[in-house]
Amino acid sequence: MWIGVVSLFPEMFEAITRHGVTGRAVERGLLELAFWNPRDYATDRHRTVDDRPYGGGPGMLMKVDTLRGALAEARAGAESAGHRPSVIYLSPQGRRLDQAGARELATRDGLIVVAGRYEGIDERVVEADIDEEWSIGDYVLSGGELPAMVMIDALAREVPGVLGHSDSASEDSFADGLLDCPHYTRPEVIDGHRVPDVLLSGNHELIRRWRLKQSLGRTWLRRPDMLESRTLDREQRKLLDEFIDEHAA
Ligand SMILES: Cc1cccc(C(=O)NCC2(NC(=O)c3cccc4nocc34)CCCC2)c1
Repeated sequence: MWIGVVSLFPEMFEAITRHGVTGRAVERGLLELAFWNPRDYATDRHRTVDDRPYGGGPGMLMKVDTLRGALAEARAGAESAGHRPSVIYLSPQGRRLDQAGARELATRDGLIVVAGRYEGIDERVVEADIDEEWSIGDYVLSGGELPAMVMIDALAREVPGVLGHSDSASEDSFADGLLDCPHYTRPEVIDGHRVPDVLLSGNHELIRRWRLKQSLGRTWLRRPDMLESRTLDREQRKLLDEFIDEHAA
């Protein structure tokens, strides 16, 4: 998947381009990231990239001409790479990113991702140049680069071939839409606390059911909202009822 990034701090993205699952995806050409820095489109001696807000008040905005210069080149880059990308602005006002959204974004014919700095960008640029605004959550951050990396990481894992067999079980059918089950690895005993016997049994069907029951139970306990928007099949209903009975006991 081709992703163009418009950011004042492209070097921050080494966190995903040089490490782990996403780093390997880039090496293997399954994920292609290209960067355009608005500072490269500054024409003044000081290479100014911020500008004062009309109406006064504290804080600055991203300077329009340098931002649009980078955005125009990113579009040209997408086109010459043969893509017709959606242009995404990461912003607190955006649609909340979740697994379904990541899956949806991974099907697009390329993305251009704009990371804000200062207090954000001119609303006319949002209206004219941005197709969709997305947010990773309700808290104040210093820039849109970390949100952009969160989004890219999440959707990269949805790109066919990126996740190997050893990478993650989270692609399992029941994992999506539920919280994860508890995980255990060596040693068998930590400070007197043992690994649940079922996981040492070698009985894969019992283990599958135990993990599903734990995922359902933990979701019920910690994020009941996630269960509301989901119908459970007979097995899941039975396992959750068992968990609830045991929890009440
Ligand atoms: C709740 C709230 C209200 C008002 C401002 C801010 C705020 O944090 N403003 C600063 C900026 N925040 C983000 O970009 C940003 C922040 C959080 C999640 C995100 N998901 O995508 C981009 C995101 C916007 C321009 C530069 C950084 C946050």
